[in-house]
Amino acid sequence: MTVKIAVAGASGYAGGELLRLLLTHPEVEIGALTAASSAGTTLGTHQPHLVPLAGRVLLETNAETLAGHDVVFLALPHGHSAEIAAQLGPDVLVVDLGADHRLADAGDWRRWYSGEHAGQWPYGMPELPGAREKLVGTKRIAVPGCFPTGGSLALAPALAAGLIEPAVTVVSVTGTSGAGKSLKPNLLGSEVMGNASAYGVAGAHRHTPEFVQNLSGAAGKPVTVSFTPVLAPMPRGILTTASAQLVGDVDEAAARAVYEKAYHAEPFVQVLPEGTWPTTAATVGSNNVQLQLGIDADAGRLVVVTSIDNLTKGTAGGAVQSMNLALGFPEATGLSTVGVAP
Ligand SMILES: NC(=O)C1=CN([C@@H]2O[C@H](COP(=O)(O)OP(=O)(O)OC[C@H]3O[C@@H](n4cnc5c(N)ncnc54)[C@H](OP(=O)(O)O)[C@@H]3O)[C@@H](O)[C@H]2O)C=CC1
Ligand SMILES: CC(=O)N[C@@H](CCC(=O)OP(=O)(O)O)C(=O)O
Repeated sequence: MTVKIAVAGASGYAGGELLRLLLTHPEVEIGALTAASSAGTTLGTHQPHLVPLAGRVLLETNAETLAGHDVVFLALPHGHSAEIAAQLGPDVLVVDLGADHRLADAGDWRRWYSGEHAGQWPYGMPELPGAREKLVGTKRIAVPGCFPTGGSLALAPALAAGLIEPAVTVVSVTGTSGAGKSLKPNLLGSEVMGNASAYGVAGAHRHTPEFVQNLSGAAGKPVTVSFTPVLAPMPRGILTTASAQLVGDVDEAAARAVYEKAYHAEPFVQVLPEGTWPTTAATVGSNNVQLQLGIDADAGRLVVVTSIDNLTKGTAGGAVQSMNLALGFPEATGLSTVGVAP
């Protein structure tokens, strides 16, 4: 069965990565490509690496241009998905790469974003406990934020197994493409090159409630999360270091057994061999999450490091993986575990 798909936000980073993956997906026919200020220009102007689609003209983003497709991906800025999704009809699979439908709590939405809460959709992180079942057959998918992808998968197994206290610290070093294409003062070349800078510090980043939702769900009780992102001079990748106080005596073998049990059947999560630590370079271009853990015995803490490509597993790859589940395709269709190195 071939499905016809449309991508709204095709001129952006997330839309471009989505199209890179969909071009090799055997069950997909690529239909309408839409944008905002870029409408009327060709895709090749914005995404010169997507050669087979270079001559396609970008349409305006509205219900008419997105009509007549089996699947519509919305890679739009926050707050723009709900109105369009409501006009697409219940039989269309709508995959939202923005934040609009990630959070369950309307108060959290109002606090961290703004405007009306559009309601929660099944969450596109199949590796979280209970998430995969909700994606099978669904017509609406909320794709996770990039930081909550690497950070939640780092700690969910330990919380679910009761290995650590429900108070965790997460620090993520990120590449610049996470911020999208639009120009921002902290993303000017001379600010980014040769520099690393923390932002959204001390509980100020809007991914905090998404972390709390995911990890509290895994733990079965409230979890507090202190999250700090750090911008680094690289285009892609997120390296996350997550840690928490151990509950009682836990040795490394016991902790490793918990993670291996949680992830041994997951196609895109690799618990690395002992002594090998994740790097961003090793996951660029793949849909992988590479993970390593250690016990800091003196501090009594579990430390977990993960690496993802923010644009692949952190956005577009996660979206395709969830689409596959929703439509009944093998979960890994169109996705690669092979990265690009060096
Ligand atoms: N970059 C990343 O690593 C991640 C991104 N995401 C999410 O994906 C979504 C897209 O992000 P990203 O690709 O990085 O952003 P970009 O800024 O790179 O692209 C934004 C896209 O949306 C279009 N657009 C802008 N405003 C409107 C509007 N009012 N109506 C319709 N289309 C509009 C733009 O079109 P035009 O070119 O014409 O302006 C462009 O195609 C966001 O919600 C983001 O949070 C999620 C996880 C990770
Ligand atoms: C470097 C950088 O700015 N990163 C972005 C990550 C956003 C993202 O990827 O996720 P959303 O879909 O939730 O926006 C940020 O910190 O806001």
